[in-house]
Amino acid sequence: MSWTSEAWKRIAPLYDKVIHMPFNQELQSGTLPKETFKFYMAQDAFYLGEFGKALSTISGRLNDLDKVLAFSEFAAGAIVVERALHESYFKTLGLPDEVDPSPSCLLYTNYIRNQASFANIEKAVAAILPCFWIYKEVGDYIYAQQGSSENPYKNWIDTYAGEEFATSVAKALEITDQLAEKASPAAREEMFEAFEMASKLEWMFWDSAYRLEKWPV
Ligand SMILES: Cc1ncc(CO)c(N)n1
Repeated sequence: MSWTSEAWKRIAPLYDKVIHMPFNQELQSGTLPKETFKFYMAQDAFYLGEFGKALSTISGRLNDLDKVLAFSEFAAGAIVVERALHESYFKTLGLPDEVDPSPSCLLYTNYIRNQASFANIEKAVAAILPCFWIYKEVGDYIYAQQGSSENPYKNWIDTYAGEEFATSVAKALEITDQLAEKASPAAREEMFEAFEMASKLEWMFWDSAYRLEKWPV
């Protein structure tokens, strides 16, 4: 079995929880409060900037030039989406230019930047994979389930259920499997651990947005 197939099996129960989170259920029905989406958007803009830096770091650590290029393009893609959010949602929702990351957002972004910089390269790649893969699955799921009425979060849904994002995800999966094939059994196990950790952090990111998470002090 490919590394990615095994990895998905390991997070299948968690993915099921993600799909049923109130945030995603209400995003799908269009009933998610504007205030909650606004909080999420601001945190996600911070997230995307950090995610872009992590992808750039990984790009520079890879050997194979096709993979270097792919990760550079992923990095550029994350920053382009961040800029687009600023130009559209930030203005219409009235968000400040600088965002203070919430505890869960900072935990997640620090985790991926740390893995990108210091973990073995195959583990670093496994750590950023849930960012691609879970979003694609959630995007496709919501897209397939949505009703015919106009959903205010249509843009978001279309981004992650779209063709362009699907191409990036397929590429990221292919690269991960290529690296896993060359890795030792112990290194593959570490990859699973990073993949599972980042998947949990994805759950926490949505949960923290739904709760409008604040710093306790
Ligand atoms: C938290 C989070 N994870 C993944 C994505 C998609 O890359 C995103 N926009 N935000």
